[in-house]
Amino acid sequence: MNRSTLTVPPAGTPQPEPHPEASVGVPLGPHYARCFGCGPDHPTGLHLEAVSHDGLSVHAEFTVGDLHQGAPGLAHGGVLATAIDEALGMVVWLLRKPYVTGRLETDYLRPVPVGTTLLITTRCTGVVGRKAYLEAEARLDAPDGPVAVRGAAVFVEVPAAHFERHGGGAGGMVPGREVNP
Ligand SMILES: CCCCCCCC/C=C\CCCCCCCC(=O)SCCNC(=O)CCNC(=O)[C@H](O)C(C)(C)COP(=O)(O)OP(=O)(O)OC[C@H]1O[C@@H](n2cnc3c(N)ncnc32)[C@H](O)[C@@H]1OP(=O)(O)O
Repeated sequence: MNRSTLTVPPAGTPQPEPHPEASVGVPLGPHYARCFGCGPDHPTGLHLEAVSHDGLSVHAEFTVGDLHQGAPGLAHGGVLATAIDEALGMVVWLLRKPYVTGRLETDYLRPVPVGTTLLITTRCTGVVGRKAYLEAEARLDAPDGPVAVRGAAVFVEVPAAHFERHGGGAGGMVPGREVNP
């Protein structure tokens, strides 16, 4: 992957530690029922489902459908970036602090046909101050299938008030916007 230095933890960054209350071995569920990436109530969303086995990485699945096309029969690159972004967001969700994507890098290695199930693995490679460094790869149809997309990101920790200030409400304060109800 063509990595910028911005998404690589500085030399000497210690291995991150999982949060003691991270959800492990069970479906992570959506962080918000109407989220475009993971929300079951979103009519055209990606409906990503995921599990973590160690509290620092996530295995997510996303099946590419008709609504996700760019070129005929092929997934749109922006949709694939969204799926990666969401699966990265699930990793920082395990850290049990609010984060947002600051920077997201994607390399597209293979076309992804409609009907493909992408197996997306994301992991946290380090936490420095408010920044969490993350990596992703998406494979075609099987855990050992060919890699179609790689990603890397910096997520930035924000106060919970970020979502209320900029989104108009969270945590059930605005009807239809409950977070983890
Ligand atoms: C009542 C309960 C409420 C709970 C609510 C929880 C609900 C939500 C739950 C879970 C959400 C998960 C959702 C998953 C969905 C997938 C994730 C998304 O798509 S998120 C949407 C897209 N992203 C944005 O909308 C960010 C927009 N940008 C911003 O808001 C700001 O720019 C922000 C917060 C990223 C940074 O702004 P600053 O002013 O707070 O902080 P500064 O000082 O600029 O940066 C802090 C550090 O981060 C680095 N940084 C910032 N941006 C960077 C970048 N683009 N690349 C690399 N580093 C960056 C800076 O260099 C700085 O580093 P140094 O501490 O100095 O070492």
